[in-house]
Amino acid sequence: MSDPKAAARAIDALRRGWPVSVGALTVLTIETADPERLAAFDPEAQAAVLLSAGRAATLKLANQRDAAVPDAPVLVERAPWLDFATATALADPQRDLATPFKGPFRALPVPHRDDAAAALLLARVAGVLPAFFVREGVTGDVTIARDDLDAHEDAGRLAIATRARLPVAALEDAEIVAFRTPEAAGEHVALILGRPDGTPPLVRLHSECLTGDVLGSLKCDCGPQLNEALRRIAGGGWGILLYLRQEGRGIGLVNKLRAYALQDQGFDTVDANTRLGFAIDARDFRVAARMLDLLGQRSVRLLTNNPAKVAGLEAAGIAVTERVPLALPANPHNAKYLETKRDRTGHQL
Ligand SMILES: Nc1nc2c(ncn2[C@@H]2O[C@H](COP(=O)(O)OP(=O)(O)OP(=O)(O)O)[C@@H](O)[C@H]2O)c(=O)[nH]1
Ligand SMILES: [Zn+2]
Repeated sequence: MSDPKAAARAIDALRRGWPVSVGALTVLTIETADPERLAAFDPEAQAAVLLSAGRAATLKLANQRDAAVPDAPVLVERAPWLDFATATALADPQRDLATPFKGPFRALPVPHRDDAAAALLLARVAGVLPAFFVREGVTGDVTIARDDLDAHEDAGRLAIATRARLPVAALEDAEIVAFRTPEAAGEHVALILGRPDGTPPLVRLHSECLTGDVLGSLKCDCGPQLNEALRRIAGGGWGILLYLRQEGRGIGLVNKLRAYALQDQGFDTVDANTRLGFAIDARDFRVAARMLDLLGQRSVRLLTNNPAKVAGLEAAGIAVTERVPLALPANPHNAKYLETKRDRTGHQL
């Protein structure tokens, strides 16, 4: 039985820089800690540094990783010179070009690999950099098990919180439906445009993008896609826009902005995520499937260029009867991003 309070407490603790026990490992988040907390956490200065596989590859630790499990987390030995400032440089790729690595770093066998992987997952959910000091045999301020994290992320717990009429610019006859789980902070929203007419609705899964949706960022195509999706759904008679709280393809706003800073250094959207230590796309479209299910729609026409969205819905039991492309003209700031989506993440444009 999972502890419903554990994930919320652990996320809070990570963001505050408090030690958290994840299964048999106790971790101190490098991003939110400081030298004093590190000294209190690890008075003997022996705690190793836990990093993601992507980050380890950037640090040239790739050849020391377990070839059989290339995505497994990596533990870096605590050399005497590996102080808090050096650990911060290990955690944050934005400094890679400015601070040459000291090294050499040595990878250690990762004890409790599943717990290490759960710690990295927890970092993503908390929106912090996935890099930690790690100890065994001590207890953190908060304790979490993998089950608690899975329960926190379980789309099956989503329920309709409320609904109301919401006339919008695209169509006056619209209704908004809000969804939430008891634990997770993000509230997903569905905008139902028009009235069901017995045909599968035209559906758009829109992942939150504060910069594109609200500020008019030219770096991506989110804002124009959002407007065009509403226009197309309204024009077609009826359909649903799901506004999913999956900012930055699931890594959160702060980490997405870090990815943007890496893009300013020349890395593309895929490599930026990897260098930060995240999956290229951390979204889970089961959330969308659950929302459609709760709205009584098990068969949809999907507005997207992204085959992963189609596959994600179908795997979760929603039939996609048609994929409807949603491509918008490029601008000088997002042309490379759109090319990368086509060439590296399989978008069909
Ligand atoms: N991590 C990261 N996220 C980004 C970047 N640019 C945009 N995003 C996020 O990507 C998501 C937008 O993706 P979508 O437009 O929903 O989906 P898509 O995968 O491009 O597929 P389509 O349905 O074809 O548009 C939003 O959550 C944005 O915040 C980036 O460079 N890095
Ligand atoms: Zn965007």
